[in-house]
Amino acid sequence: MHSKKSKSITGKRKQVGGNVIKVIKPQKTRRIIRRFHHLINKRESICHFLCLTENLDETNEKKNDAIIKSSIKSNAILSKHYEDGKSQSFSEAMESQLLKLHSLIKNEDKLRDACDLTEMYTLLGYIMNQIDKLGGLETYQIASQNGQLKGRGGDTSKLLEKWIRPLMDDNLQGTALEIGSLSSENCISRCALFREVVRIDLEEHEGVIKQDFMERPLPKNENDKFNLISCSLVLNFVKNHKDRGAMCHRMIKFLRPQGYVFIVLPQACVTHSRYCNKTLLHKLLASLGLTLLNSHQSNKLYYCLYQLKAISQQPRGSSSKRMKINDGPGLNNFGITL
Ligand SMILES: C[S@@+](CC[C@H](N)C(=O)[O-])C[C@H]1O[C@@H](n2cnc3c(N)ncnc32)[C@H](O)[C@@H]1O
Repeated sequence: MHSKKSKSITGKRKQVGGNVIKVIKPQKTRRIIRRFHHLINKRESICHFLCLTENLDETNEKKNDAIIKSSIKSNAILSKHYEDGKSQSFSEAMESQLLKLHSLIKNEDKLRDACDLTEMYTLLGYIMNQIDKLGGLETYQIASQNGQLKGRGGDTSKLLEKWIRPLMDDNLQGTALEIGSLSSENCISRCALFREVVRIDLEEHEGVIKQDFMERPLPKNENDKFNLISCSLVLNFVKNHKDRGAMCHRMIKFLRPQGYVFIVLPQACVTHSRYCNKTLLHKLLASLGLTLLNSHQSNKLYYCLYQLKAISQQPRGSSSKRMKINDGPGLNNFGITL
């Protein structure tokens, strides 16, 4: 559901051969990525509050709209509020409501008792319209690609190469899987440390297979496994803490013994989250058998390299529940549970 207005926010469309490619000005890249995350997170909180049972799909906004509509099809008032929200353009009042969402949802019982769900559906409609105007996942991915362009210091696998080179033997037998790959030109693919690099992403890009990692067939034997899995800026993209845990869990199944996992997160996921910090992250991954070898925090990102050692005998109990470790304004809800 691309509206014509999406062009005014995301820049122009350029004709390249037979294809029309959306172009985003580099200075807008960060703003678009932040805005997309903000909207997706708020939508997730509202859907959770409204107990929407069918999971929304970030790759298909039309489908999401249909899911929400069908959940209220027998309620004319809520449907009207949802449509009203969708018809609203950017508004400071709505934005401030979104910022206060956390405290609104905290009063969950009071709100539910009063049956005042109208506000939530108006906000939900507003978010849907804002995501549409932004250009949805396509714009987000182009913005991410821009952020990676050579010369803008955006390719996180540069640090991966530095860390992994001394650890790899010289016979080039290793294979790597890059989840959430946006380009075949990244350092991981060019560094010649691997015999093969399999690149997958939810969307199709040149040199990248369109595949949901969560649906990738499980390895039948050791040959189908990888020496390295790169998961750079992907976990933060996954909708909720359980699905993130499921992704971590699944990565182990694709890893050869002593294999490596490279994880990059926005720094705020480990410094400004109610449910996650570096210690918790490492503890959780340790319970899957991953030992931290290296980490680095830049202004914006947190990079970690792990190695699969013995599966920990520790009970997973503490990693299976989301626990609040920080509170206060300005914190985000990033978390991972197994
Ligand atoms: C911010 S981009 C990260 C791009 C790049 N890896 C980087 O470091 O800049 C996140 C990407 O993760 C991809 N992604 C999220 N969940 C995925 C999944 N289950 N399987 C494959 N790709 C996934 C999305 O399609 C999106 O392109």
